[in-house]
Amino acid sequence: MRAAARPPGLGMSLRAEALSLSRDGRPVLRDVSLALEPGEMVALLGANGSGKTTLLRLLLGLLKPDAGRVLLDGEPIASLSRRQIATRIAYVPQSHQPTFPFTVAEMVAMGRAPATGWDRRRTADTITGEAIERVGIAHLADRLYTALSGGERQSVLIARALAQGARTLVMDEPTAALDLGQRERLMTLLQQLSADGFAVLATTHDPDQALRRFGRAIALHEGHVIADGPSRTVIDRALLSRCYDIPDTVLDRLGGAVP
Ligand SMILES: Nc1ncnc2c1ncn2[C@@H]1O[C@H](COP(=O)(O)OP(=O)(O)OP(=O)(O)O)[C@@H](O)[C@H]1O
Repeated sequence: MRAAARPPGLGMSLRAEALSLSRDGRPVLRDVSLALEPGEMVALLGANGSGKTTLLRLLLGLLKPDAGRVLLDGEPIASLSRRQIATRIAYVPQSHQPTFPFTVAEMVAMGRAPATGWDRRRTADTITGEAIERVGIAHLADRLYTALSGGERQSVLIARALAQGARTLVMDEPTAALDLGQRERLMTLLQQLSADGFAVLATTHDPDQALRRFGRAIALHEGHVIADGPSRTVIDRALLSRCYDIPDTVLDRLGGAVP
């Protein structure tokens, strides 16, 4: 899905060119190329161990490839500082438990650190407030992050990413720990952000969700991209069978939206 009209310069494009990486002498990713444009919402599918998290870490500049490169708006990510990267791409991990009991407003304000340095008073600044409003968590602002549910925490992490100023969100299994209602609300929020020109790349183990909610899907199999295109075109039984090594007879019994 692409934004119809976007002010110039707001979106960031992220491009991976022929990435390969071995770990402990074993190839984990092989010749992986992809491009993520503003306004796109992309699901990254693949079996356990197929290399999804490793790919996200390469895209964020947290790991260095053995071969290939990552470009952020045309600039090699290897030439950018962590602070420069953080104002363009935000990583939204699966909901996590922080060590210290910060309030929700403080957690979101931490997103301002790459731009302004860490300062608790940022809880009152406009950008932090806008991020909290955008994600619809104003009612949680004074609550302790540690006392929230998994879904509420996920929303706080997204607000923190928005406060960071990042227009590209990279998410690792964002709905894995969420109940059906929270999952659907999170997906609606991501679709709204993508319609506003944000780029979203999220791993998921749910092909039905990828089909219903993501405009595009990329499938990894043993560290290699085996499909990349509109979800409705690329997600089918043949892909699932190959990705997850499921025989046709078992797929028949699973049902779901996949054709
Ligand atoms: N720090 C590491 N050192 C060595 N090998 C690693 C390391 N991290 C991951 N691997 C290996 O790289 C491969 C890909 O792992 P990765 O975590 O990227 O898979 P994934 O697709 O995200 O899996 P999952 O769906 O289970 O989260 C696996 O074989 C894993 O054992």
